[in-house]
Amino acid sequence: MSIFQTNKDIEVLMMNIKALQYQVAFGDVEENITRVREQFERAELKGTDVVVLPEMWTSGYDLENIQKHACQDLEPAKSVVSELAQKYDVNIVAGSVANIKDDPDEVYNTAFVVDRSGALVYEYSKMHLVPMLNEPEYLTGGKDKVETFTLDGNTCGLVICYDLRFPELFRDLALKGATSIFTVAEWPMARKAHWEVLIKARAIENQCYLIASNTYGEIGDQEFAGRSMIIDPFGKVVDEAADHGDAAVTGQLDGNEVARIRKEVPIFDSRKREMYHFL
Ligand SMILES: O=C(O)CCC(=O)C(=O)O
Repeated sequence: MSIFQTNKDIEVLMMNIKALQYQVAFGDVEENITRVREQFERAELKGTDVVVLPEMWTSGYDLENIQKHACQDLEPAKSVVSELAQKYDVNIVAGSVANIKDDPDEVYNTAFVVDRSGALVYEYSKMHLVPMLNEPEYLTGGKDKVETFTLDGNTCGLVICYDLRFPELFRDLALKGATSIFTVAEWPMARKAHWEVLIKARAIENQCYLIASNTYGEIGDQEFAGRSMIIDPFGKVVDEAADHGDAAVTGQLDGNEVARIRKEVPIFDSRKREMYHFL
């Protein structure tokens, strides 16, 4: 018997999303907090259920000074996001921040989610550190497995940037019932083509919505790719931003659509778990 939930178990719920694309300031936490507040003011959030922020939005990849920039147990980022959630009555997938938990020598790249009441509902520290950005030299990899969380009754997942290259993680979330997976990123322009293909592939192979928020432009010594997007469970682009420029990528996530696609192309029923070496 399939361990995957049957179509009738998928919640038939809708959520209106805005994934924010803007430029993160390099190594300037105060300026980045100001920018987030400005983005919320500009975004016209009436009717929006979930706002999504990019990766490392408090500091960017200023890794040489990352200990100085790091949040402590997510603060001050969590208080700012919590206040915004209550002010605008939205859930916030709050991108990720450099974060110290217990040991000051261990800085994590931690993503988090708050609900409309401002309460923390989930946090995840990036497990796959990016060699191409020297993350393993400066950051500590997250030690916890990914889990699903619920927003307005919808089962969701959350991963960070380089995680996009690890389909196992997405399958894990889909098998745990996620019908929407948020991907928060600072993905470089040098590999933009991979970003576009991988987001679509992860949506198609798991028949779920992929909501991806990226930054853009030159930040430190990297250029980032923009192209934030929302992809539906059939792989269709719901909305996408350009390579450059601020944007609020907007879309409605529809549980009916997930159920319809999973019925039309029933890959979860066709899986042969006993035939795979590693799952
Ligand atoms: O995998 C890549 O090419 C980019 C990953 C990345 O930039 C990140 O995880 O921050």
